Amino acid sequence: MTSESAAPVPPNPWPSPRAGAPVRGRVLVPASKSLTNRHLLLAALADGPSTVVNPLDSRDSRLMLQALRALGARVEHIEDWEDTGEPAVRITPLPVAEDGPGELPAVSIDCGLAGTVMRFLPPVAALTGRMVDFDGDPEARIRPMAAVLDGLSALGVRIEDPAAPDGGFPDTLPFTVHAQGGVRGGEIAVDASGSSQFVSGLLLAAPLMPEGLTLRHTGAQVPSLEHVAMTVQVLREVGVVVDDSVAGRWRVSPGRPRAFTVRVEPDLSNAGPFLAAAAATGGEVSVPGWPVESTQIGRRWQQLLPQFGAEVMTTPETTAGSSSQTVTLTVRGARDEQGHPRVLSPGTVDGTAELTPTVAALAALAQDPTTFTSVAHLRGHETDRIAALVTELRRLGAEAEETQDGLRILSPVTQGATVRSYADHRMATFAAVIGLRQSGVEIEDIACTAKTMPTFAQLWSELVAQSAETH
Ligand SMILES: O=C(O)C1=C[C@@H](OP(=O)(O)O)[C@@H](O)[C@H](O)C1
Ligand SMILES: C=C(OP(=O)(O)O)C(=O)O
Repeated sequence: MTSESAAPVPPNPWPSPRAGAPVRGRVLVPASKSLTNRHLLLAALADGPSTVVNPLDSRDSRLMLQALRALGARVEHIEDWEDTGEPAVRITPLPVAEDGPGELPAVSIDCGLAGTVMRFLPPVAALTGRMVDFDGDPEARIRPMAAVLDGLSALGVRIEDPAAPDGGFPDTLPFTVHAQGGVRGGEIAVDASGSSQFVSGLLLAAPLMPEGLTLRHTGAQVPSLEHVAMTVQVLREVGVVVDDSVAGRWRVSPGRPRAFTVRVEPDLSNAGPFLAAAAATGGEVSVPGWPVESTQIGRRWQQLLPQFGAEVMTTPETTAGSSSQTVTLTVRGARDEQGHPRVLSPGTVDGTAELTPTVAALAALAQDPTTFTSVAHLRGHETDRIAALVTELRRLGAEAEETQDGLRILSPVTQGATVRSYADHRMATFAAVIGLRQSGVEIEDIACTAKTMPTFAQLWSELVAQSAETH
């Protein structure tokens, strides 16, 4: 394990700030994890050096960069890109077997707990022709991997379980990937009902397969289809031809991605807890730089938050001489006649994917029950989020139960507690939203938010403190 994967664990739980007044403020949300790691990966496969402006700097993106470097990409950090004041990363592509670099030395990749590293990089590793060992955090060793590994195996890639070198086929980390001459591509069928990342990972590497790739999904519904749409869009943006005209089937034509420069959007999923803070406390929170169009699942906050009683407004952002692609999004929480914050329940929310922990925090502040459906795959996230949410909600005095495809929150939180994070950033931020209203909430291992947002605790404390001062 490398130093970059060793997330520091604080000795004491973090006292989550309680909002003594409606939370008000403006939050500059760091860049999207999902977009950053896709752009970095595509830059490493492009036909020349590429620049990713305003990339996320977090544990998951560092692990991605470290892995691409290990596979032979050159990574340069630029502090102030073209006098914009924004940082950037310039990537010179890695060598792939098709280019004939010969047999390169074996390398190891630390996936940490990052789904985008463990699911997206095995196909890239196969393209390089190297022997590549993959491993990650203890929590990562139970995240499902079979669909990606089966798919690669069907394409002729050798996959080995290092613990069973004589024929054991792994379905979780650790594993070794080796495709001596690279991957020619072709047609495969995989069951991606456990994670959209199984599809995304195979599609992202597909343009470098001489025959391209046709991927057919065989199981029940692919979860968080927005993330597959994001993959298709970033591929098309760099000139890759993708046919997604048939539901559950994707065809990527061969053709190296063009070198590119891209600026990364803010992380709309990570904007969630801050926007939820307004909804939870009857306050008002704005996020500037909100993309008018986005493939991010977090764009759904605009529809989700009104279901919990909040108002969502957008204000155009003007740029000199042209119409802007971004707006400022403002969420205003509801209050009752006495001026107390009021969170409503929509009754049922469906397919909330990675937004679920934040939505659950709001649901746990509402008087009426909320049922979460079509989120069974959350059991394969950073932790089993269904079990974790129910356990922690009960610890906070709420009534909650697991269901076959999600969970049900039957009554609101009533007491403070030290909430366990399970190394899961979204469990930590779930507890922070509840802590705004419920006194005595402490969060174990707030440092796990560094997975996608190292500045979370600081931005959160500042927002709450500033609200108390101004009101
Ligand atoms: O491709 C991506 O960037 C992601 C896909 C989703 O995975 P699942 O389909 O496993 O939920 C999402 O939850 C994860 O946070 C990021
Ligand atoms: C599921 C998530 O992460 P990962 O990319 O590790 O799958 C998440 O961020 O909610």
